[in-house]
Amino acid sequence: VQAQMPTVRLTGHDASPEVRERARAIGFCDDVTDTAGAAVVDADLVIFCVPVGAMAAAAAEIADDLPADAIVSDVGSSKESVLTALRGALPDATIIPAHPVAGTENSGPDAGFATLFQGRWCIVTPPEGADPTATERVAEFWRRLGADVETMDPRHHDRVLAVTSHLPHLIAYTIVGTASDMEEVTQSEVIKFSAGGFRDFTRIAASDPTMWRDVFLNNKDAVLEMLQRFSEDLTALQRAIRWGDGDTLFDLFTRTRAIRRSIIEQGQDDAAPDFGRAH
Ligand SMILES: NC(=O)C1=CN([C@@H]2O[C@H](COP(=O)(O)OP(=O)(O)OC[C@H]3O[C@@H](n4cnc5c(N)ncnc54)[C@H](O)[C@@H]3O)[C@@H](O)[C@H]2O)C=CC1
Ligand SMILES: O=C(O)C(=O)Cc1ccc(O)cc1
Repeated sequence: VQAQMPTVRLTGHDASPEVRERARAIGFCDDVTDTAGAAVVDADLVIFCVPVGAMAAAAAEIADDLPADAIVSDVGSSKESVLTALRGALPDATIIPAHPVAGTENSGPDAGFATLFQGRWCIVTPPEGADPTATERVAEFWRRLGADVETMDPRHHDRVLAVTSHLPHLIAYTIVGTASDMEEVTQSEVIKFSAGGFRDFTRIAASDPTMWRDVFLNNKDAVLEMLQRFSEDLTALQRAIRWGDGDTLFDLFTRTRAIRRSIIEQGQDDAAPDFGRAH
């Protein structure tokens, strides 16, 4: 924010004293306050950047200090439950949730960098009947950070992200867990020979446990639906392998290779696989 919007005064608060101390040390914000309430006094825009399961508690903490004309937003990875949580804690506030689809497996104040949102999507999910001016102000905030903004209904957002981001993380957590639980393959063999596909999965599976626990608990219905479809497709592949049906395998792998190539053509690729990218 400081790099792209130098006139904006940025005040931060975090529940953890260690995080506040680190944020102060690296100049993460102009000010870091010791209480949540002090951070929102005189604010035009309040953005909650906590795990989605902590949104309700974080919002309740600022309820008494939130200026009446402030816009409330967030960056949570799921949107329907976050909207409900924010509305419950701040019933009179103007709430415009958003999700910058950009990040890494790292967290904490040191994981941020000025170009993080450049050329990435930010999905703004205004509730039905939301004030269009407030929606536009949130959209403009993200555009100034370099993001491309798309507006989406919160429910649709949760279905799209369930398949493009949440399910891939679940698969990564599973495969890394499966490999580490095997009796006949040692831990050191897994590490030593992880040059194959496994290594890419370990990056995703190193993502923050609290954040991802909350995503799965809060986007339960969409994730379970996508997981059901995924297991059916996996069963079809299992069958193709068992029956030596090479055509099925070859056809799928040809189709998926074309998807990867079209992602690269849209200029949104880097060396590391990134399941969270929207385009
Ligand atoms: N990491 C990523 O790549 C992305 C994360 N998100 C979303 O952004 C949100 C934040 O994620 P990160 O910044 O990666 O996590 P983070 O772990 O770096 O920061 C979350 C912070 O919230 C604090 N916190 C927890 N409960 C709190 C409370 N009640 N009041 C005040 N502070 C509280 C924690 O102490 C922690 O420092 C999550 O909702 C996540 O789903 C969205 C896009 C990308
Ligand atoms: O590290 C990765 O590959 C990601 O997928 C980052 C990410 C995590 C969560 C989001 O809601 C959006 C992006």
